[in-house]
Amino acid sequence: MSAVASRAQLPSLRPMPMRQLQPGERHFGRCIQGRICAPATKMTGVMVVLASEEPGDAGTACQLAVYNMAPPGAGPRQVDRLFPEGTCLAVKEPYFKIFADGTAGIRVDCPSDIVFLGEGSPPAAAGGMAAPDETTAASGTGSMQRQAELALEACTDPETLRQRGNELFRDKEGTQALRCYARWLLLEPGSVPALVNAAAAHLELGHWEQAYTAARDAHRLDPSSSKARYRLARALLHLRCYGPARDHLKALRQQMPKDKSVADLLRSAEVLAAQGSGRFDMAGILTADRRPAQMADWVGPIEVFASPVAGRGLRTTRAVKAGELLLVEGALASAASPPHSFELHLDMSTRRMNLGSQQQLAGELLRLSGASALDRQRVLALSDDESPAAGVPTCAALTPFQTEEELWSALQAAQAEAADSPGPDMQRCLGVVRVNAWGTSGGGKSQDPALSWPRHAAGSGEESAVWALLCLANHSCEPNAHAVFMGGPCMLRASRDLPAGEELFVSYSEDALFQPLRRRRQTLEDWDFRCRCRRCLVEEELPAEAVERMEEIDVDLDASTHSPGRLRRSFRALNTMPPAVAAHSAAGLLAEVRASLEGLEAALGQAPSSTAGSGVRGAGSSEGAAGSGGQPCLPDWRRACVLPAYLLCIACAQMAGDINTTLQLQRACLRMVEAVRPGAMEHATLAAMHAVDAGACRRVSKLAAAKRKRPAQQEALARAVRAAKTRYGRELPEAAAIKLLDRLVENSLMAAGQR
Ligand SMILES: C[S@@+](CC[C@H](N)C(=O)[O-])C[C@H]1O[C@@H](n2cnc3c(N)ncnc32)[C@H](O)[C@@H]1O
Repeated sequence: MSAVASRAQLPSLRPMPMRQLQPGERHFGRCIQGRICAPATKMTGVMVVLASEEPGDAGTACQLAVYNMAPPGAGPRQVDRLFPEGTCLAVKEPYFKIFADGTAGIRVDCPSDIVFLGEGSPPAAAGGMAAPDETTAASGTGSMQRQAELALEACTDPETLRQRGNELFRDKEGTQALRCYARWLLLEPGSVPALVNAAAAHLELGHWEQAYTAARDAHRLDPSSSKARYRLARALLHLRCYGPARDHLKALRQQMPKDKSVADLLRSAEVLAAQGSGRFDMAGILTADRRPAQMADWVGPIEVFASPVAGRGLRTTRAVKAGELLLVEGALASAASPPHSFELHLDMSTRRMNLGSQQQLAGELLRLSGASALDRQRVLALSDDESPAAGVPTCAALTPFQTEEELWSALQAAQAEAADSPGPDMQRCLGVVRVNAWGTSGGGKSQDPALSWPRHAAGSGEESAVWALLCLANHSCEPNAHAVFMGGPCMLRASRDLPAGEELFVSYSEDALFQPLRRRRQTLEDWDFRCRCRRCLVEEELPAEAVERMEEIDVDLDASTHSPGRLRRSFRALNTMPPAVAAHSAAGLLAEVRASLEGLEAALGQAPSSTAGSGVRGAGSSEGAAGSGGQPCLPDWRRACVLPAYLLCIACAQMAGDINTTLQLQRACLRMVEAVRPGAMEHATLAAMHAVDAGACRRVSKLAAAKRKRPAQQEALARAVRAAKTRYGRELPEAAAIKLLDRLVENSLMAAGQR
């Protein structure tokens, strides 16, 4: 793998001819040298073509895919400056591989593996902390350019430096502009204009901490400088210090009442400051047609603790209600992979990330750790698969800052720590991604069928991300909390009423929850751990016959769309028959699936169902509750693995035109999903569909608007609204919950139609 930086010094490595490169091998003890012979292009990494300079290897060229060197969003000019045509370079211990598109080349993950040869200084590695006087990154290597740089370095006229810096800044050459401002500051320490300009360049480059430091210094030196204050406020917003940013902008607004950019920024700062204290207009956010431009992070009644299940976990600090908001957090890093995803598919909701996006995300974490001391702390607080847990961080370390003093002291501490200890390397970042990353959406779909926002990231592949706090939540196959992804930001809500001190569990795989134990374990293998949740431990003890029956049903159905099992194949065949024949056959298939389910119940030694002959249990069963026969009811979550069979029953009953059975089975399904996964998409969808069917209308809103409601309809509507509030927010007004349910049903039906 090339993910580990070569430790060798270039002179100790023996140059090798390109034609001797072996696919799939890292060539230890060797190096490749060549000259860049074509303009570099930005793909996921930067693609560079290197022509060999070795005698005896002339005419040979090789492509290099270089990751973690160009900042995300780098344009062609920046890429060109990093790898100017004609530059000679060496790659230490090259890793030669076959890329996804079938071509071969050298993959470089660690920028330090590239050594620029000859005149000009090499670009700095992505890991360097970019302080104003250190910003030599991305310098050009062409000799004219180098001469111009040398001239600037020798320049002793602040005015020349100011003008040149401003020109470069206007040309979007932030890094170069910073060199001028840094030199200017050397000549005139404490110059407010130089600090203010440096802050602007840092903001352009996304160096929030450096921008904050420069703007803060400028503001302290000259509190009347509106530019200093404006840039300070912008940096504070990025550093999640919302209240103080708003206060600076308010003061600025008084100073400059007609300035539109101040007014606009103040408006968003006010929203963020309110959100930062837990006041989210969730109804407005979720039912809007557009994703919010930015959302504040907010940490609710939760804390990090040493979990008895695994490493660190999250728990409640007070009793909370189902649907209560616990956390809103923006992704620490996210990546969108190209659509031609290949290799490992595993994910929180449907599948996880492919190898390409794992590497991209790890690269982003590495870059962040280099650019920001605070982010570096957040990356280091996450576990990787080598070292299980890096201590128990306090929520405070990961929480937005309420005051500037808090931010300043956290920043000082983080910078001191960064100076004293090595940051994460690519290997560690890959480990962090493997343990913590979640897919947020896939295949160009919106992240949640009830949210009609377009996807947020560029490209049409899947998206995955890492969160600092959310990723400390452990998994359970009987979760009590759920995450709703809103593009980058994500909200965590309680799925049930919970007492103070209860560990919060989310489910890393929604599919797994409705699978029998063995298959569930296989699904979770993608996450590389053996689940020790209560449900898995209890299911390990089930009678062998029951386990066998569950697995039989699972095999008969086989949830995978690629290889439907016998029962599902029979169902599909119904669609090719004339309607009357299909209805008749559907009734037969329904009887067959029910018989399987009844066999399972019998195997589990439970009382027969209260709903005659359907194999469906009486309402509201929970562990220890009495069933209709006076015997204890089987907990719904223990039967949840047969949910796919119930769904097939529902489809058959619908096709057979048996409305009563359809509703009866839907109710049973809903109970099962409520037991296993309140707050899951299925929960809200089923509740909504049940409501729609009970009202015999196409929309939940129609049922709600109907004047005369029968008790069954009212109950169905109430259930649906409760489910929507559990998933999307107990604080939502009914009208907003119903709007979300309508979208959910519509989009779910559309998705089902496309399958
Ligand atoms: C996203 S992290 C969760 C936070 C983790 N406990 C920590 O201390 O960093 C996922 C890792 O936690 C552990 N884990 C989470 N849920 C678990 C469970 N139900 N049983 C066993 N291990 C679990 C596994 O090691 C998994 O790879």
